[in-house]
Amino acid sequence: MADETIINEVYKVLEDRRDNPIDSYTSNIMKDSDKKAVDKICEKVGEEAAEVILAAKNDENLVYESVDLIFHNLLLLAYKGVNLNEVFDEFERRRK
Ligand SMILES: N=c1c2ncn([C@@H]3O[C@H](COP(=O)(O)OP(=O)(O)OP(=O)(O)O)[C@@H](O)[C@H]3O)c2ncn1[C@@H]1O[C@H](COP(=O)(O)O)[C@@H](O)[C@H]1O
Repeated sequence: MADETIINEVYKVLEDRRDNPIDSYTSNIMKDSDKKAVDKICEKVGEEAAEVILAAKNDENLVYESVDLIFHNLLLLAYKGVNLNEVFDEFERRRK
């Protein structure tokens, strides 16, 4: 069974796709093309958020759709150069 270390692993791949682009979904979305990368990624975050809402309301595929949303949010953070530890630190800071 996977644990939370998969998030770190995937994030490292996203940083690598950003820094050493190949012909892949994540590298391509992180490149400006006819549309700016930030617009493409933000659009996906919005779409995936809407899909999570529908999944919750319809009791269907909530985990699957949530992973799509989390993944695209991670992609946005990687694209913007955020160190993933900042996210973990922020969770830690809020811990009561
Ligand atoms: N976790 C993911 C991941 N989750 C979703 N996706 C892709 O995100 C894209 C958009 O998702 P959508 O839900 O919109 O899918 P869609 O096919 O457009 O439409 P629907 O059928 O869902 O309606 C799809 O092409 C998915 O394959 C992902 N693509 C990559 N990863 C990870 O990112 C790494 C790098 O990916 P590559 O750049 O492809 O090598 C991989 O090794 C994986 O670990």
